Amino acid sequence: MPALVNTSPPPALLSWTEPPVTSESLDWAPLTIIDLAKFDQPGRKQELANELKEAVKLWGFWTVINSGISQDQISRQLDIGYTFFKQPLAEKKKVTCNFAEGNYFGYREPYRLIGSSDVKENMEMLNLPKYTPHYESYPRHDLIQAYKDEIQPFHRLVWDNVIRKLFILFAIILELPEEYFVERHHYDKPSEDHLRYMIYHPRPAEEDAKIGGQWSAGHTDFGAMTLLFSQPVAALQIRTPSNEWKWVKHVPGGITCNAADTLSFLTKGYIKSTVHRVVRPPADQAHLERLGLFYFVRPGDDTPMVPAPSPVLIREGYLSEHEEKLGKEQDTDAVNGFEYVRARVKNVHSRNTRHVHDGRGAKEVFRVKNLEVQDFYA
Ligand SMILES: O=C(O)CCC(=O)C(=O)O
Ligand SMILES: [Fe+2]
Repeated sequence: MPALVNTSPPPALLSWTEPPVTSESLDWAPLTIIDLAKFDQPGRKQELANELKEAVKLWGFWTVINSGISQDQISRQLDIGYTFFKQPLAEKKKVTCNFAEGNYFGYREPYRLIGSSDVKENMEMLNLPKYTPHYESYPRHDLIQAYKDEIQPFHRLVWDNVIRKLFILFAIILELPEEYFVERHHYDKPSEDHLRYMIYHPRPAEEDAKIGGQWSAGHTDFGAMTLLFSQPVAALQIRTPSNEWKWVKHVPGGITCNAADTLSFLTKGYIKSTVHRVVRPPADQAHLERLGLFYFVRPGDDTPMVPAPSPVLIREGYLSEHEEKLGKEQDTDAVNGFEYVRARVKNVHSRNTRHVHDGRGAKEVFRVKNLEVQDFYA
């Protein structure tokens, strides 16, 4: 008799329908478009690096187009995410983030109150670790297991098609060996990288009014870089170099990217980790669910948080020759990527409430060993 094998098909997916864009004319951020189709054309990497340079120094945000990831592939991921969030809470809670350990992998349930209000968070998320041997034994939800054959290649594709290329462009900008950042964030090495499905649930206007319409207070991201597959519901705002809030505009098929804290550490602030927030969408979209697909890039677990020995950083006064020498040597006191990210996630997420300031007045700093960062969550 043949052995019994589980041949039941994976549960059917719900289908996510993309809502229309807003008809309001909002104050949009003028983000540089980085056309990755140019990356593999002879001689054009330098041109792209030049285009990206001002964006990373001033804005910390830019938009990638022509990533080579198809709309069908993205839609399937959105369907998987949407189906996940529509499951019963008990199912979603089978694998949860362990904030006591600063571990962001798993499901995050919205249960915290915003500031001193009685309004609860309105977003849920699921963070999926990489599909590499290091994370093989990491628990995954049944739905995620059932769609492994699609999620696994997608997870890797985002890294290969977009993240790797951006890291090469950063190295060119900083006149470092092309693989400098790739080696320190490689997909095949352990890191807290995750693919994220995230959904925001609309709130009645009276509730949003109690918290100043802020769905997520101004903050910088903890890791190296964040990729947000552009979606039509306007809500993300970035703080501009002149301290104003501007909206991020939907670019169909595009990916909104932002540099985050650890890339800023490695470049002594040359690459900017920009404050951003999420607010109640404009009137014609405020009733909509907002589904998001992200890739959060973290530094390699073993990557020391020391500045890159970049001639540009020295020339432009970000780094002294003394610091450059220190960075090159084995700095045994340097915190590594894993220690930093875990400590930061633990610090922020073991708080019971979310605060509502707008990110302009962060006075607190968070420290781990030799590093400190402005704490916008305090
Ligand atoms: O939902 C968004 O557009 C941005 C979310 C965000 O900033 C984050 O989760 O760090
Ligand atoms: Fe963020």
